[in-house]
Amino acid sequence: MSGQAAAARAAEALAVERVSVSFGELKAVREVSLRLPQGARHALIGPNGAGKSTLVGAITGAVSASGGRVLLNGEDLTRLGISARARRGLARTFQITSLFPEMTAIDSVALAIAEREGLTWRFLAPLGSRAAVMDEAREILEELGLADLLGRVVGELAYGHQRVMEIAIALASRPRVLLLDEPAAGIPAGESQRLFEVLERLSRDVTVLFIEHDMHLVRRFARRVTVLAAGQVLAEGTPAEVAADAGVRDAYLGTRGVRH
Ligand SMILES: Nc1ncnc2c1ncn2[C@@H]1O[C@H](COP(=O)(O)OP(=O)(O)OP(=O)(O)O)[C@@H](O)[C@H]1O
Repeated sequence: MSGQAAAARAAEALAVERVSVSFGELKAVREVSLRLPQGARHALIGPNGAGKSTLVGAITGAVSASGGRVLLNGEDLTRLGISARARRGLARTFQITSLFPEMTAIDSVALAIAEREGLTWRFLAPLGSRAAVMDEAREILEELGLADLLGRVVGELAYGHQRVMEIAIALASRPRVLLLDEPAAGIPAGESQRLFEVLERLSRDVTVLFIEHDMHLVRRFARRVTVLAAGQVLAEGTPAEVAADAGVRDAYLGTRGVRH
């Protein structure tokens, strides 16, 4: 590779190169490629069963790919497991909430920071690191608009706030790339808009790839979109380009449709 090509590749936060995933006979993902420059807000859309969650799993290492490569800032992660990829800067949230319901909002984020730093929660106070960890947890929650809820128990928060908490916990690992699987699923329309505004405000040091079905949110918050259908890339472009694409419209016919 030339020096120039290597530099261009390193500038890309995330590159997925011809990744495939099979479950037995089923080819769930077929030679999919994606390129996300630093700071991208990139949406992954497609009908049910298109392979979106499987592709995100292949990026994080939760699902093993049968072919292709995943690169983070030019570094090939393909042979690494989930934790090693997470340590390199990949974080994801799930469709189904994965919070500890009895913990307060601030303790939940502080615990994630402590994990990142390799600190054992029990020993934080004697080591004198607790104040720094709590300050950082407070900053993350404030940035996400949860300043009023720091001391509230997570299980009692509104569902929309719980979804934002998942993002707070993912951010506590200081990810370079944040992967969000339907972050607004189950949230009333007004609140989902707010959640995406929170994502919009995040530092451009964080590159975001999100799965989303609602085209209104995609149009508003994604700069580029990749459309998957039957495991393959059907289209890639700006939200307006993919919404106007005849193949994309066909793929959605008879399913839940491209919502506007
Ligand atoms: N662990 C698994 N074992 C076998 N088949 C699977 C597994 N996970 C997913 N699949 C299949 O792979 C295909 C792609 O599924 P995937 O969940 O990635 O689609 P999706 O685009 O995320 O769909 P949705 O929008 O409904 O979440 C589907 O046919 C699904 O049934």
